Amino acid sequence: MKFPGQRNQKHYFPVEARDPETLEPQIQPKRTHICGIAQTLVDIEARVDDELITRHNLVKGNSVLINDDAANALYRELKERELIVEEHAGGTIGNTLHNFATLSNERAVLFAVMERQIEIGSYAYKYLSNTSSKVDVSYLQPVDGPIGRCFTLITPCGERSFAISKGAMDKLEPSAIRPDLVREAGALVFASYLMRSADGDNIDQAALVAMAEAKANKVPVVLTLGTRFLIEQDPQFWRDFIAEHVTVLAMNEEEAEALTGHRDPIKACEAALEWCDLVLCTVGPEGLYTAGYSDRLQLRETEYELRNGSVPAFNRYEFSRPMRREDCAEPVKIYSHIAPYLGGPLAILNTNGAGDGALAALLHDMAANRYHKLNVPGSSKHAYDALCYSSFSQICKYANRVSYEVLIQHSPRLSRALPEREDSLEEAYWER
Ligand SMILES: Nc1ncnc2c1ncn2[C@@H]1O[C@H](COP(=O)(O)OP(=O)(O)OP(=O)(O)O)[C@@H](O)[C@H]1O
Ligand SMILES: Nc1nc2c(ncn2[C@@H]2O[C@H](CO)[C@@H](O)[C@H]2O)c(=O)[nH]1
Repeated sequence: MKFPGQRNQKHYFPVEARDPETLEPQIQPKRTHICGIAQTLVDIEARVDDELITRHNLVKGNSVLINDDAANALYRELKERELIVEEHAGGTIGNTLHNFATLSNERAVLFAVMERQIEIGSYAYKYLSNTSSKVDVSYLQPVDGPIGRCFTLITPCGERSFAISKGAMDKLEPSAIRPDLVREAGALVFASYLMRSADGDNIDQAALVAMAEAKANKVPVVLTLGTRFLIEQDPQFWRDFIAEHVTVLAMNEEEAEALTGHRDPIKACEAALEWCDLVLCTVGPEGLYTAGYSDRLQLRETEYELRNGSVPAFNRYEFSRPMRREDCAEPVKIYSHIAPYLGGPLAILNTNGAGDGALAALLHDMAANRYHKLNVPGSSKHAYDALCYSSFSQICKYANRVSYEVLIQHSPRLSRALPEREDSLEEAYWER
């Protein structure tokens, strides 16, 4: 529950003297939302040894599609040996939309399938009851088969490997996409996993329809690269795909290397910026990077120490706000990095979904920009077209902080927003 809190002392008189930057409290603010295209998956999390991974023909660190027989054999063994730790709603985009909604308290429209008849206690039931009420499930497409299961197998080294029993998760049809909602969205988000759907499954076609609608209406298209193995199979396909459709790209350092050939994250971000406008690259225990463009006229110098990497003084302009390259008269590439929040948690329960958490924070910042623009169009903030509300540096801090929160819990889905006291994240840093 939110408490009434303190009230503003200061009022403006005459009314023309009022601050144009403040939101009108009397007027119902215009809302904004984001849309996502998801494969409906429940995560079945189990602690296993390497031998089990090999014996079931899985690949460590990868997300592998398995058939029904293999899924039944795996499930039976996990059950019999009592290796299952938790079962919770999952799926990269399902997690991201849930976390976005939890952080922002704004609407996230989920385009996905759902079982037509749901039994209490079933996986479909678990999925819906683990999903934030701010995730709009009104447009789910009913299907006759079960939703997908994602066996999330954690080996002693902390690595997680996925085995996907897809069920009907890829049966989304293009007709389930609501163009009116995509057109008005602050972002459209989807994962590279969609593109491995089999013949006869149309979720990839549904995504293409939604992307075309987004592009035609200048809605940012956000792609997260699911696993490096998928990208490695055909990096050129993904480079072309990103160049054609994608505004914002989220990936970890392994996916970045598979896509660009660069192991160094700054080099990989630099290469990816030839195909898209903004990059979020997470690097596990080394923190994360944001990289993108700003117009030379809008550059803001950092107040932090300059840092050298493969690009000298790479963070010089990290206080600038990300822009689309096409919106810059003179685009300048900008990079920012942050080490894990407080050095990372003392005990990591599970790294599963830490990257999804970081992306949710970035989406929150993008949606906040749209919300502010809709409600305070005259603000100096919107004298130029930016993709985000905050600077590269601030987005790094926020994304990192959200990842930390995911690391200290089992589920990849946040159970609450960040603490109110951290409205200024800076304070939390210094207070420790
Ligand atoms: N071992 C760790 N110690 C400290 N922080 C970590 C660690 N692992 C991850 N993080 C934090 O979580 C963020 C995201 O992690 P990571 O790069 O592992 O994401 P990912 O591989 O995309 O994960 P997933 O695919 O499961 O969502 C990092 O940028 C960092 O802030
Ligand atoms: N959509 C989707 N999510 C996956 C796949 N494999 C693993 N994940 C999800 O990745 C999440 C962690 O990033 C987990 O919650 C898994 O459910 C896949 O093939 N498709």
